[in-house]
Amino acid sequence: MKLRLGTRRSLMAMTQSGLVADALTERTGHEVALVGVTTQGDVSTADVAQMGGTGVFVSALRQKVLDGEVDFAVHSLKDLPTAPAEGIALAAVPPRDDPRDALCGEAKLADLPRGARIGTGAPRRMAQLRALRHDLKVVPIRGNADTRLRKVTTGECDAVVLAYAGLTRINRLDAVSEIFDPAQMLPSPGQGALAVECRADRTDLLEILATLDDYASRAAVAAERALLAALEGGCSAPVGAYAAVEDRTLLHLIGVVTGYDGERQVRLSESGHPDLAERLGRDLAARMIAKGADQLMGERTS
Ligand SMILES: NCc1[nH]cc(CCC(=O)O)c1CC(=O)O
Repeated sequence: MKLRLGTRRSLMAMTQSGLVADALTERTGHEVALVGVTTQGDVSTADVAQMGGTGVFVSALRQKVLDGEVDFAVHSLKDLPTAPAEGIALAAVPPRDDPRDALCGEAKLADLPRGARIGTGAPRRMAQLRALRHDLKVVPIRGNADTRLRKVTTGECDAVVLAYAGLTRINRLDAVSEIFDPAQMLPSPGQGALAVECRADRTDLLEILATLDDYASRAAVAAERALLAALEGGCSAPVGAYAAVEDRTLLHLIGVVTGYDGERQVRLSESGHPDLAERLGRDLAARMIAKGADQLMGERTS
């Protein structure tokens, strides 16, 4: 059976979807055809938060899945709203790529001049950059990775922050001047991971797509996103989270909420069995809220 894979048309999306297609063909023998879908997030120049959050990169693809125009879709998992989607199943989370954030510019953060202009569209990155260096001028930017990298070459920014995983997929690691340690900058929940979705009633497809699933990756992102959901954070929330799984038996989760000025942070961690990933995320969120994390959530984000 030839399967139709719905994907955004960006270079990063087409590349990551192509890798998923190749893995599926290798494991199951099914041929896969990529079907490019333009989403609201791809055509609008408005700020993502103004458009209603990262669902703008996802909704059109999900509609094609529900309408049967494509058999399944591949998304960057961090772009999925935390709320479940009616009729859609998360059929697989393939092995996660490096979730860290990367600085792309002429020098490492510590070597950039005082008042250096750093481009990012993510409040999570803005707030953590300010926590690292209060003198930085954070410049709101958006668009795909190439558009953002061009801000440095044109001199509009001294550096920009992008996900290492995205840069890897578009073969632009040459632009990286520093990879942030999670202790400096905690990634977006689900960053570096992919989401393979299909109709929840397609049991035939669920079985085929399950061959792509990676237990540790699925557990890690489940914990991170349960934390985000419990903090009631949308895509533009200044929430960072990172979970790692040891020997399929122990999941370590770290969460951070940073005030937009970088002055205040609530950063806590929790460990437990990966089977209890979502509960770990919720429990950590409750502890962070008890330390005042929710007070930092509603602040101006740029
Ligand atoms: N909508 C932006 C977006 N969605 C996923 C990634 C990175 C790749 C990933 O997390 O899989 C990016 C770009 C970025 O944050 O640099």
